Amino acid sequence: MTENVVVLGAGYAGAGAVKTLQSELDDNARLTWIADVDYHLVLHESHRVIRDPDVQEDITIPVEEIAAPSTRFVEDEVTGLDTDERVVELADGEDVDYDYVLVALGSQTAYYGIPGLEDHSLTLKGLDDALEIHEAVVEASREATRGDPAQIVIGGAGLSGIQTAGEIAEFRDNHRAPLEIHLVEALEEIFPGNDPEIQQALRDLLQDAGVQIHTDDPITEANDDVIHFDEGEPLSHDVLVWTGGITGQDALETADLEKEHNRVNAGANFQTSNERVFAIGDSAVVDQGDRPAPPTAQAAWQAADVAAENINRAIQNRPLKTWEHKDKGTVVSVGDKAVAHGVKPAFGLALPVDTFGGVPAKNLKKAIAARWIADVSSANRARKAWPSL
Ligand SMILES: Cc1cc2nc3c(=O)[nH]c(=O)nc-3n(C[C@H](O)[C@H](O)[C@H](O)COP(=O)(O)OP(=O)(O)OC[C@H]3O[C@@H](n4cnc5c(N)ncnc54)[C@H](O)[C@@H]3O)c2cc1C
Repeated sequence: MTENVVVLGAGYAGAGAVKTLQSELDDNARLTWIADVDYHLVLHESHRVIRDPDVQEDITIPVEEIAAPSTRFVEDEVTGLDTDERVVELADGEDVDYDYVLVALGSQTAYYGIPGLEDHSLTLKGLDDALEIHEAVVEASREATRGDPAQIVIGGAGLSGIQTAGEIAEFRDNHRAPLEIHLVEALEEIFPGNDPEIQQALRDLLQDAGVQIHTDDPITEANDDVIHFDEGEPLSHDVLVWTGGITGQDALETADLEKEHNRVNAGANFQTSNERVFAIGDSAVVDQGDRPAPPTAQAAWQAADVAAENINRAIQNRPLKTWEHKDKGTVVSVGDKAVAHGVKPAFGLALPVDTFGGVPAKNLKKAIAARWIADVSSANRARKAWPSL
């Protein structure tokens, strides 16, 4: 009997799993890959496009470079998952049957019910978003003057917000654009939940780049030209970018699975409350004991291999593997600079310093992205992309 294996999403989780499934599955299985775009986006470098749209060439990898000839690729939007009938529902095409499905649809932006925020802000969850922010920043710079600079406000100082602020600062310097950049965070520190050393190092880099940081005051309302805070003075904006949170995809709303805010609960073997549905990456809350795996590219990339192997094991009625997320450290860019923290190179070797910046951090950031591009596509493509990373 032929088993239909379907992978949803072409991010780190989906593309990584497709690569592994193509080598793991035997002739009795048929692989279908569904995504709403026909490329893999190196999302964790998408902020570079805000400074320079040409970078998009280097961080989008056509699915043909990833999918084997035997893999059927369907470009369509997933609108639902019917676990009783075992079908994936699509916006345009015919429903796709599955025996096993891997949910790897990533996340969408959370607005936490803050009045006006969704209507008056741009966000960064894909290539089109990055291009839209670029256009908005260019337009705002055109209309501004040195005496009356355009106000660019970024809400949320996590990975996306910090790196977005850094790129806009770099754009301002390269084009001598009259821009004032503000990074706004509800919690006490930027890069919340991370080590104080990297928080401070990032704060220093952002301040050196002329980004004004506002912390410890949540946004309570957004209008088309101003945001209001719980305590502080309102802040006017010409461009508002919101990167302050993620939630699960609407497409999973009606799926009969255990979920938290549309992110699917999965065990450490990636199986969900339905044994034929596996979930990884940002669209899953993967059990790792005390707290779930973080919603990062690093975690999605690590998980993809094991999830693919477990689907193959499920088909063969073999016991599933348990995955343990390994934190290999963090590298965050602020324009052309970067800070690394807690980096654990191969073979368990410890570095003499926990937090470092300069050329080593900058090159490490490039090397991580290049390594992923080489893994998912080819060393040639990674080499070509290197200057953009
Ligand atoms: C600007 C930015 C910087 C970041 N920096 C870092 C970093 O430095 N380090 C790090 O580890 N992480 C970083 N992250 C987080 C990281 O990018 C995510 O955690 C990672 O992309 C999650 O991978 P994923 O495969 O689960 O989801 P995604 O990469 O988001 O992929 C989801 C896929 O599903 C597709 N899709 C979505 N909805 C549908 C639908 N309804 N139908 C069909 N297809 C659909 C999408 O097109 C996409 O192909 C950053 C994120 C951003 C936005």
